[in-house]
Amino acid sequence: MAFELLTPDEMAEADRLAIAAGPVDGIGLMRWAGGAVAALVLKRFPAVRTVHVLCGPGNNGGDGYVVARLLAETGVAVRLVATGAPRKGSDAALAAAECAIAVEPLAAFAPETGSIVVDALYGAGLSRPLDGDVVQAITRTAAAGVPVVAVDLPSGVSGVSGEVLGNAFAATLTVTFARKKPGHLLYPGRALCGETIVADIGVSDATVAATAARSFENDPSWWRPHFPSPAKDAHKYSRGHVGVFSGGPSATGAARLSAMAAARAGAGAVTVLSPGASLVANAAHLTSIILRRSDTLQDALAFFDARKPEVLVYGPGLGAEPEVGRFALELMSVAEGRFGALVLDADGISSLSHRRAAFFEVRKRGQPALVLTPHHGEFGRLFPEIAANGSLSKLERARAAARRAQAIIIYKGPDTVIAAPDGRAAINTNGTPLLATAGSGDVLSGIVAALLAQRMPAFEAACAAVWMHAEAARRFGPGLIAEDLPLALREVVAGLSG
Ligand SMILES: NC(=O)C1=CN([C@@H]2O[C@H](COP(=O)(O)OP(=O)(O)OC[C@H]3O[C@@H](n4cnc5c(N)ncnc54)[C@H](OP(=O)(O)O)[C@@H]3O)[C@@H](O)[C@H]2O)[C@@H](O)CC1
Ligand SMILES: [K+]
Repeated sequence: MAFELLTPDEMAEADRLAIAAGPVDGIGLMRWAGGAVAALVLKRFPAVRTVHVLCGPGNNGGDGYVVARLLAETGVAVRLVATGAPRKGSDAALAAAECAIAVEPLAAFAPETGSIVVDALYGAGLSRPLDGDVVQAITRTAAAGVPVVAVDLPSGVSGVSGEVLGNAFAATLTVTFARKKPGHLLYPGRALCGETIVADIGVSDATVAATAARSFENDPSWWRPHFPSPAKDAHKYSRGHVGVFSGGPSATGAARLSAMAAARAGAGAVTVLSPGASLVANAAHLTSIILRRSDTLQDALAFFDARKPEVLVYGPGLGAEPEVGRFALELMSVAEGRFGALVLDADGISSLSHRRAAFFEVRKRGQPALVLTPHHGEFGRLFPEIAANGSLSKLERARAAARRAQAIIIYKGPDTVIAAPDGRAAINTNGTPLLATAGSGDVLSGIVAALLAQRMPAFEAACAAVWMHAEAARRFGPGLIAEDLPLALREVVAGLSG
């Protein structure tokens, strides 16, 4: 699949393997990379008068020398600006030697209206914050308002984390090679890349696979084969039964949103487990969803034994009181032989922050399958050490939390990351600000639960749910509130099942 994400180190490994396999050597890859960028500049900016090509000291600069040479050969006016000569004997030095254009110093660089800038200063090798003339070049480029085409990454954006080191170009177009890097998809990097195009430079799929990359861009193409479609002889319980715990009388809506979403996402039966005090409120709003009283663990156990739900959703609307955390732990302790998976959301996560030691102890068993859906604040409460580790990207933080809790983590945000304890992780890219609306997280929990109940493998189910949730929001469009999402899912499910 072409949806692997390669860290700069994994990309360097892929380059090494590709060169070792031959026939292309290092300068060959560089010529191929520079050629792809030059072709895209000509295609996207056919009427451009002047192209400023900014070259750094490493191989990113080497790509820049190739771009400059090729554009000049087609008759484009090229101004070549460099931060210094590439290291003697390097591929970049070879590329520079092939480029006969006079080099201008970066300190004097100021692009004029009508020109464009090709940023080949720093890419995968960015190792510290940008400063001095480079920052001035970024400021002048922004002030001129001219388009920037970034080679591999906008200089200043970390390919590992998407973070800005010091300062960064804001590109119109970023051309990267072989595969995207996490920094193209994690914010703020994602916003600074503009459109990101992946150019083929002859690194084969087998070579990428040999790097053992464990990160992916979330995309239906790789989880769709696992997407459930009901068997011809299906009955409601064979299509999966989801139980959703409701909050008290003034907080019942969250559970119903989750329940409706689970039903729309294909669960054959959905039960809302309601405290006695909330029964009337829930009964007034539920039709196809089953309603059952549950005030105590004994009530819940009686339900499990009688109705055999596959998956439970615990958290939406429950409040972050200590007893909520205690009940979550009890649910995990009694799961064996009763239900297969638990989705913990919202208050179900926050309430565990006071019982972290007990939670991690219970999770050592790895049962039941657990999906946690924290946003940034909830993540920080349950995994404070991981959240505080500034050296980790969001992708790595989610991965570390998944290992720690032996759970699938859906670390929500504009760049939601889904991570599994086995090291796989995906970054979602179809998110929309429309989802920043009350109750939208409850809907996501319901979708995850429905897919798990239909026996979709947990990591794929979580990735699918995140994608479907965003897709439903996009299809509905402006004016969306959480109540609209379950119905909007219908079309999304139909598209995936067809
Ligand atoms: N054959 C291949 O491998 C292929 C690679 N390809 C291309 O190579 C790129 C990666 O090349 P790369 O590894 O040379 O790193 P690159 O981004 O040029 O920077 C390293 C230099 O920058 C310096 N430096 C870093 N940060 C700095 C700062 N803040 N301020 C100042 N200086 C700083 C750093 O100095 P150092 O840290 O060593 O002191 C070093 O000198 C990749 O993005 C792609 O475009 C393609 O051609 C396909 C084939
Ligand atoms: K760059």
